[in-house]
Amino acid sequence: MLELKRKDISKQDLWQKANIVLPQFDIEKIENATYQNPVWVHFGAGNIFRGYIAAIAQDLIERGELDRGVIAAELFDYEIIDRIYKPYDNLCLVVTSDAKGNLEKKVVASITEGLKCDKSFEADWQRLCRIFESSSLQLVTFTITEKGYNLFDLKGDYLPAVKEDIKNGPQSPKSSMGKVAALAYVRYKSGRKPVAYVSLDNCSKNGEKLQSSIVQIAKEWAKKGLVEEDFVEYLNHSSVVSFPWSMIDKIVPRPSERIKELLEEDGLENMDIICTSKNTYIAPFVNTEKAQYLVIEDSFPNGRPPLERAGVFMTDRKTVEDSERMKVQTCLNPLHTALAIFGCLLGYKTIYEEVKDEHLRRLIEKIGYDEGLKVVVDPKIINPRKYIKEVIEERLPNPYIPDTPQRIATDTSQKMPIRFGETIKAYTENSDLDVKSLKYIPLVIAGWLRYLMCIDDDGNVLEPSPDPLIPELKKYLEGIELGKEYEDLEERLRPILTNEVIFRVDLFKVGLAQRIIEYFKEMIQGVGAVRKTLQKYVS
Ligand SMILES: NC(=O)C1=CN([C@@H]2O[C@H](COP(=O)(O)OP(=O)(O)OC[C@H]3O[C@@H](n4cnc5c(N)ncnc54)[C@H](O)[C@@H]3O)[C@@H](O)[C@H]2O)C=CC1
Ligand SMILES: O=P(O)(O)OC[C@H]1O[C@](O)(CO)[C@@H](O)[C@@H]1O
Repeated sequence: MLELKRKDISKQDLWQKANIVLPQFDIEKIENATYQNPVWVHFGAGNIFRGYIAAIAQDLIERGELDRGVIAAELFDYEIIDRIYKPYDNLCLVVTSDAKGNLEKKVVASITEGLKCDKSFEADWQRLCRIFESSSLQLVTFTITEKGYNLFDLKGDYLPAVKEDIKNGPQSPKSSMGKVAALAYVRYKSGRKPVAYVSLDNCSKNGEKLQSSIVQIAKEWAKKGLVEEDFVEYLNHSSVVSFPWSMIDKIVPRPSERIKELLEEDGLENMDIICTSKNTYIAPFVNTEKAQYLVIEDSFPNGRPPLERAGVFMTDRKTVEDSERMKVQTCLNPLHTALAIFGCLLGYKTIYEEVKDEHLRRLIEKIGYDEGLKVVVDPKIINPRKYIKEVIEERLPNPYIPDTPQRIATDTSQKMPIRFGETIKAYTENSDLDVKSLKYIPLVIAGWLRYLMCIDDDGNVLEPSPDPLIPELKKYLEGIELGKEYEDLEERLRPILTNEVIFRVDLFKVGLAQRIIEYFKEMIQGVGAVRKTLQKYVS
């Protein structure tokens, strides 16, 4: 039997028998060097960090391009460190699968420390302060989810922990952004040292978001005389402190029971998946896909590891933005959302099963290749057509990526403008294109209206995924029943289809509303009408 622990790493023959690749470097040497002269801190010790970012560091170390590892710091869910880092000596087993089910298994040992970032863990906090004082520190990366950067609640008031932090100053921060600002202040006080804070979270303009949160807290502290005005200057001085933008793309779902069983069959012990009290699903292993894209704005005032040698695109801000738009507006996320809506209506429970459905597959091909590619923003560093092909043929059908239409259907009302609205708008703005030639994007919008009826294609109740606009939108569809004719559909649907916040454009004004309403009429003919409509238009 094998344990994912340093003591077992020497049992090379057993790992080899299990087809698991071991780190090709002296772990202790890297650990000591990192302790003395840290280069890289990462906030957010969750799955994508272990499965992607730490694997990049390991790749660089193995290529001889980096001689130090990454220090993981957890701002929010300390159980991750206690239950997944410490017991496994900070090691992680990364299982990468392709669509054919081939698995690559690798022990990642580039994480040299796992620290709990909170003053209540005094030793860890002091260690982080020393790290932030180090001249060698070059980059601080983040995968803390979009909400990790928030300072405000929905009413626009400071969140309670942020309010406390603003009152108390950098001495005892409690909020995530308060802690990061306090550590930035430690670095400032140690001699205005340069560094790059790099958000790797999945949101547009992520660098701007991180910068504005840290600077906002710094400004509040400066107003109260709790820090020097010059600290705010320092944070805004891009040749000293930078906040590069990034685009990150790799599907890293929650750990899968199926992978756990396979690892146990290989002789691995203690591979249990846990759900922490803060709801992080995590395990000693991470399961992920092969495809990966990381595009980072190349702005690193204190230097950086040669990330490009590990396949990261280091580029300018415009290219980062264009890559993000290519992915989110045209080539991945619209296809994902189309599968989410029809998957929920047709009773699917996984995305990969949906891609085997001939009609759904044709639908996403039409949306991607026929309608999307005509207006795609070409980032030049990634070929959009090849990217769509990989999404449709390799990534979405991967049975080891147990993603669900219900998860992707979350917040569809918020995703509509970016994922479909931008394309519709681009058609209206291009004199060579006729917006009325769009057929498949309107079909998805009609499908979404049908989804908002909260009845699936078998006529059963459909529980919609969480979405802030569902309560309001549902009301417009109330009273519509399957199998009945309605004269006033146009008037009922008008408030939704004219809403430019949802679609970026008024769908009546651009001339697409009639087609959407016609599709919708066909989809409410009775049980099975969604399938019939889909079949009719994609065949
Ligand atoms: N998993 C994926 O497929 C991808 C994830 N990402 C980005 O990475 C983020 C994290 O994903 P995973 O690591 O897979 O999720 P995860 O659930 O494994 O880990 C989430 C991490 O965020 C931290 N976190 C949560 N709320 C926080 C808060 N309020 N303040 C500070 N930290 C907080 C957690 O403690 C944990 O370290 C995503 O939200 C997304 O922005 C980007 C591309 C793909
Ligand atoms: O529709 P969502 O919730 O943004 O999820 C998108 C999925 O695609 C990705 O953007 C792929 O990179 C992942 O973040 C996630 O698995």
